Amino acid sequence: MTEAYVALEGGHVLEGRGRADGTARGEIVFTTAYTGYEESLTDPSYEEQILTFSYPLIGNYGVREERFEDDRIHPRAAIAKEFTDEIVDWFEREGVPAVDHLDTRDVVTDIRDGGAMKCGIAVGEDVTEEDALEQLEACTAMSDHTDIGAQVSVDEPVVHGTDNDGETVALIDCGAKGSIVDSLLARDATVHVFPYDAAVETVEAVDPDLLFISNGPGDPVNFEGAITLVEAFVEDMPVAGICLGQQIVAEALGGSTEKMTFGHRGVNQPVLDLESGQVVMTTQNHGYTVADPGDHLEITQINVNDDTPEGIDGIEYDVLTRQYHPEANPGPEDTLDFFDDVLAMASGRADTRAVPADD
Ligand SMILES: NC(=O)CC[C@H](N)C(=O)O
Repeated sequence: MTEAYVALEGGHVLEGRGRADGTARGEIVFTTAYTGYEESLTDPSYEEQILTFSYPLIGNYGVREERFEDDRIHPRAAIAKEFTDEIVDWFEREGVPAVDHLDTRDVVTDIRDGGAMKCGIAVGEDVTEEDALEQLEACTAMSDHTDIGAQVSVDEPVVHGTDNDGETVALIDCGAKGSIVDSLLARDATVHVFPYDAAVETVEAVDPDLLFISNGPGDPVNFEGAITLVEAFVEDMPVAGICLGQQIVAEALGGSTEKMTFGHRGVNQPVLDLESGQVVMTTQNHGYTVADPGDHLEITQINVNDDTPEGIDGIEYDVLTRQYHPEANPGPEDTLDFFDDVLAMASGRADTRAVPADD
């Protein structure tokens, strides 16, 4: 066990117990999820962030690769009240600093009051408060990571499910969770995964039935390539998106996005479907939101806690997006039918277009 310091924007420095050594900087966020730590830690959307778990015991049911969303840990560092030795071994193997034995209620309260903020961490035998403050000083704001897509996307196109008989999906990988690909493959789709900045002609070449924009880290305006793809294809092809994907679709179609104070990260975020009146429980991880959907999109689902947009449909285009994670890893599984809906939209079996509320 070693020294550990966590320096927050504004100068508040917390002391904890060092579990995995190293220094790190990034925007500090918290998740209220009480399960799914392997899925969260391997979710590419956490790239360049420091993840605080508000649930006090993390690692308590082991670490199993089949639950991973990607092949590495994405947050720059992790904080909890208590990490088990098994999860600490994983942090050490991957060189990800980890701190426990601090009061995570303090950290969460700071983030809730001050918003997701810059953070510096130093963990090691001889580290000092100054080392953490130096990291804080060098920290880049999330929106200034302008080429973050390059850190999380495939370098070259990859195809999955070539023996499948269903729809052909062009998945634009802005940092896609593995379970999004799995959810499409399980429904017989062939999935062409493209780099986040793929050219229009490259995507066109596979003659897709659906353009699908994935989740991913950071500010949606930094994904210019994906915005261009939506603009290029939306008149001729159905478009779907998850999380960052919803934000990119809004940016492309005349809407706008904004940064939230501390975002939504957890596994029990309630979402209301405005047409059916039904509430579902959802997994979420986002710090930006659609501020204005523009004239071509209709908000069809909202977050019960703060009324922010959770589901958006096209009005004159075939568009279906979700701000939450319908692939539901680790769960709850209330929203898996999103994948059936987008594939039905892709095959022309379903009319998903929204009727504007004031018609
Ligand atoms: N999970 C995601 O796709 C996150 C989307 C975006 N980076 C946000 O923080 O809002």
